[in-house]
Formats: sequence, C-alpha cells, structure tokens
Amino acid sequence: MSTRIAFLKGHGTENDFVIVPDPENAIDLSTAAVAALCDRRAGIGGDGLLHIVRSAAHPEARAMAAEAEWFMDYRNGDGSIAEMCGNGARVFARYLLHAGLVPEGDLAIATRAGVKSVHLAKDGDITVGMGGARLPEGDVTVSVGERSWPARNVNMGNPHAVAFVDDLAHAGDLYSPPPFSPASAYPDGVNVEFVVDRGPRHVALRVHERGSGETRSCGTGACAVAVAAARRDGADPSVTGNPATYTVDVPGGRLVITEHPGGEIEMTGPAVIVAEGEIDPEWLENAAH
Ligand SMILES: N[C@@H](CCC[C@H](N)C(=O)O)C(=O)O
Repeated sequence: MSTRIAFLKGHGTENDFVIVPDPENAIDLSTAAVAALCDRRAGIGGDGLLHIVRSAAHPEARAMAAEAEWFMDYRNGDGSIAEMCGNGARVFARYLLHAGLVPEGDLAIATRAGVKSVHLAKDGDITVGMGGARLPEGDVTVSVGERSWPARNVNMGNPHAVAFVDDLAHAGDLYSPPPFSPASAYPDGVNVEFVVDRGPRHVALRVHERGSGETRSCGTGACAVAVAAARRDGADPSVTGNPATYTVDVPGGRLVITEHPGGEIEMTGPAVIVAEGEIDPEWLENAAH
C-alpha cells in the first residue's frame, strides 16, 4: 500500500497555496505533479505550492540549515521554481506554528533568496523581514493593448516590473503575461505590477505573476511597489534617513510595507490555514509523469 501524503490549503491576502509537509524531502514533486496539484479543476487548486522541508534534507538549503531549520521550497502554479514568495513566507510560518513545529516569536526560514526572519504570533498578522530590494538599471516598457507605460525594475529576490497607471482597469484581463520591451529585459520572466494611488503613501495594485497568472495578491510584488513608490515620491529611506511605510491594497486584502534606511524591508499581513486533507498517492504518481 502506498504511503499517505498529507496536504493543507492556506492563503495570505487570497494568494493561495497547496501546502505539502515533507520534512525529509521524500516526495517526488516534479513540475507536472505541482501543476496537477495547483490545477483548480482537476487538482486541489492554488496559485502556488509550499513544499515544507527541513533545510538539512534539501540540497538547495543545506548550507542554511545552521541558521534556519525549515526550507520554503516554493513553486509557482505551473510547477516552475521561484526564488521567493512573500505571501508564501507568512503562510509557511503559519503552518509551522499550526503544526507545533515552532513556537510563537521570532523565526528564521530558509528560502532560495536566502534566510528571512519572521515574527510570528498565534493570532493576527505576521511580519516578514524580506531583506533589501535591488533596483537594476534599464528602461523597460510594459504594454496592454494600445497603452504602454514605463516600468521600474525592482528585484526582491525575484524580478518585478512596476508600472504606475491611471486606472487598474487599464491592465486588461491579465490572462497572459503583459508584453514588455526590450524583450531581453527579463530572460527568466517577470512579475508585473500595475499600480494606482489611493492617498498619501497608500497605493493599490493588480499583478500578473510569472508562472501563476493574475493572482489576488503578491507579497514580493507589494514590496517592489512600495520601493518604486518611495523613489517616485522622494521618500527613498536611504536618502531621507527615515523609514517609508506604504499601505498596499491588493484585490485580496491589504499589506503594510516598511522600508528602513539600512535597506531592510518588512512586510506585514495575514496568513490563514483553511483546510487539511490527504492526497491520493496513485493520483499523484500518475500526475507526476
Ligand atoms: N506570490 C508570491 C510570488 C511568487 C513567485 C512569483 N510568481 C515569481 O515567479 O517570481 C509573493 O507573494 O511574493
């Protein structure tokens, strides 16, 4: 008889994830298996998958094991690998607390973008220390239909193109990735955020995520937007010496982002576990190939 495979379902501001606890890294999660699990009709459904593995048991995380016991092996909904997921980091931490694997308080988690710090309370919002942003030089233009906008490159471990627009409806249906130029700008693809102002240091976004399509929220995207907005508003903390805090509304809720003068960015928002169950191992075996 095949071994039972547990899963959970969770979300952070409606960016939703299939959670697969696998401490010893024993489950074959091929690209096809992840895509099948994230399929909203034939699978469990999710924007992405959080594979929860002990750092010591994963070749990509072993070097971080002394600092962070648990590795977030994040995958996009199409099965592709991404460096970092901000909403995923909060849901990952929420799972560890829910499963009794860590206590409340401060926690370090390993990700492909390095070790991140999390402040975890039993109830309420979770804060993740997202590290600093990189702002690669280069002019990029993002288009939808007849309209096009200049976009700011912001790298939060993963790549983002941030475009300020007059109306979020101008982003269109976002079924497919918005074209950008030059085509060579993002050889590994990009997450594209469309942003409008809602008030002083308060913005709203829609996002097309690489590997997942339009989602209801993107944590790294919200950080990228806050960083781009601070430069646009003359509030760059490395220049002013003051932290810059932005409220970022996403279709699925609200995130609060603070960039500190030293460059560290903190993201605060909710993370919820909504269900637990078991994956049919035979189905997964067939889906994996
Ligand atoms: N939803 C995530 C970002 C997930 C990765 C992204 N799609 C990529 O490929 O870089 C977030 O909350 O940050």
